[in-house]
Amino acid sequence: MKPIVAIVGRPNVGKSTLFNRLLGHRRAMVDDSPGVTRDRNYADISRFDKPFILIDTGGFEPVTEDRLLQQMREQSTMAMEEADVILFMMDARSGLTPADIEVAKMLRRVKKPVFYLVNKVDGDKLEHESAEFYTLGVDRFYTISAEHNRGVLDMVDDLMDTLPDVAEPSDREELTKIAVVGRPNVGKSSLVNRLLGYERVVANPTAGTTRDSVDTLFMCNKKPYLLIDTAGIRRKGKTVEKLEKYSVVDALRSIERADVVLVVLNAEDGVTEQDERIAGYVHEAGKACVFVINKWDALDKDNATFGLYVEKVRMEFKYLAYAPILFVSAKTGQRIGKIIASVDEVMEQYTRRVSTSEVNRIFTEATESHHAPLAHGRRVKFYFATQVGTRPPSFVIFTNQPESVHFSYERYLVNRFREAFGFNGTPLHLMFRGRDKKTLARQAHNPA
Ligand SMILES: Nc1nc2c(ncn2[C@@H]2O[C@H](COP(=O)(O)OP(=O)(O)OP(=O)(O)O)[C@@H](O)[C@H]2O)c(=O)[nH]1
Ligand SMILES: Nc1nc2c(ncn2[C@@H]2O[C@H](COP(=O)(O)OP(=O)(O)OP(=O)(O)O)[C@@H](O)[C@H]2O)c(=O)[nH]1
Repeated sequence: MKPIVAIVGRPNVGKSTLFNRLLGHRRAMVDDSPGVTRDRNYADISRFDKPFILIDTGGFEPVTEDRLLQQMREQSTMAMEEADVILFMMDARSGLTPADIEVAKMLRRVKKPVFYLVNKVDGDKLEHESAEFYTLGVDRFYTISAEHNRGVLDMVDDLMDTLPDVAEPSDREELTKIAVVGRPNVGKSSLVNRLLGYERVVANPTAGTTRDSVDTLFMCNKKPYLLIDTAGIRRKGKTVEKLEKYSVVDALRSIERADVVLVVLNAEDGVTEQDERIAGYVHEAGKACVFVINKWDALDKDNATFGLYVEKVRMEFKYLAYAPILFVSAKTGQRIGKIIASVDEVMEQYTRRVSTSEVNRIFTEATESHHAPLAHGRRVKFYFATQVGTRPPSFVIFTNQPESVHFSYERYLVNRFREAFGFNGTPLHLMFRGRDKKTLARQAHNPA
């Protein structure tokens, strides 16, 4: 998950100016898409050491003092809930106001880091005059000029130290954890032995810490892979003998620990309820998946069989339409070599990141060419989409009605993402989030 940084402050203190300053150019690209109103700007900032999502919570009209306070409370509450770090901005030219003091009091209670910025300190003279802000008695205090880029980079340095580390660069270097699951007798042990027979086993299975967790580390093309929980799988010709029956619970436990799951089916059999249960769990658990149809040698096939079998798998496992299907034989070794290639491919998609501008281009096209159905008699409006994580790729979508996005529309969006980006072998996770209450309250007053 990329961390979220929110800018909070009274109107006119310079929030948009700082937003653009951090963005590195004027206005967020999200503003350029036509037909979409936004009360908050979001941008994906990746020009500093750590990437983060920046939210400008500004944009409310100047109003009465009472209303201002209320809006600022709402704005801050939103930031306190959504953001990982809050930049609270004040204005040296207008001095410390009661609204500032009020918000500072609120923010002091939050357990998240808050940076207190006094803006419009364009020169040394104002620097001295900003002394009154010290009465807030806060730790992270900065005098800056967003417009003249004074003090901003020092503040960013500290922000970088404060932001949590994102695992982004190491995503692909780590070892790929593979689970092999399937009903008894489909040939899991034979497959694993074939697989390991081809590759260099680094660590032989030895009893793990728990009763039945035994993993095997092996190398292939200089890359490490961990074959999870090979205890339930008999190592033929080795000394491992008496092992308990490989149960569905064992399968679920291995799936939980894996990145990529090989769902093994027996080409000779139909698909059973147990196959569906296991495969369904792979999907639910958000793991990458490859179907391995074993014992292909045992089929007496003409040309049609392959296509028919694909059709059957697609029909029985509709929700796993993204998973590649391999036809192999552990007995003859046929196409066993394709397994690791396929694991690599889906792992790459499982850990893949798409830039926010790319996501939004496709997202805007998708939501404009096919509107979501009305919910509670109101249009479901979408504002912005961004990828916030991998394993599996996860997206946050900001909308006016996060609770009311129908699953069929969610499926539609997922399909459009797949058409555009591929994401072969991996599930996608969409999360819908609302805007701040202030906007919702305003919409209630003037329904559009
Ligand atoms: N002198 C000076 N003026 C600044 C500075 N930063 C912003 N301003 C000015 O302050 C005014 C308000 O700036 P904005 O960035 O629009 O303020 P905002 O907080 O986003 O305002 P809202 O959108 O109403 O919430 C503009 O006229 C800016 O040019 C600064 O560092 N020094
Ligand atoms: N014809 C054919 N038989 C196979 C193939 N793979 C495995 N078998 C046979 O299928 C039977 C079951 O294979 P295993 O590898 O023990 O299956 P498993 O899924 O590990 O079974 P459990 O340990 O009971 O869960 C054995 O008799 C194997 O010889 C294959 O590709 N083709």
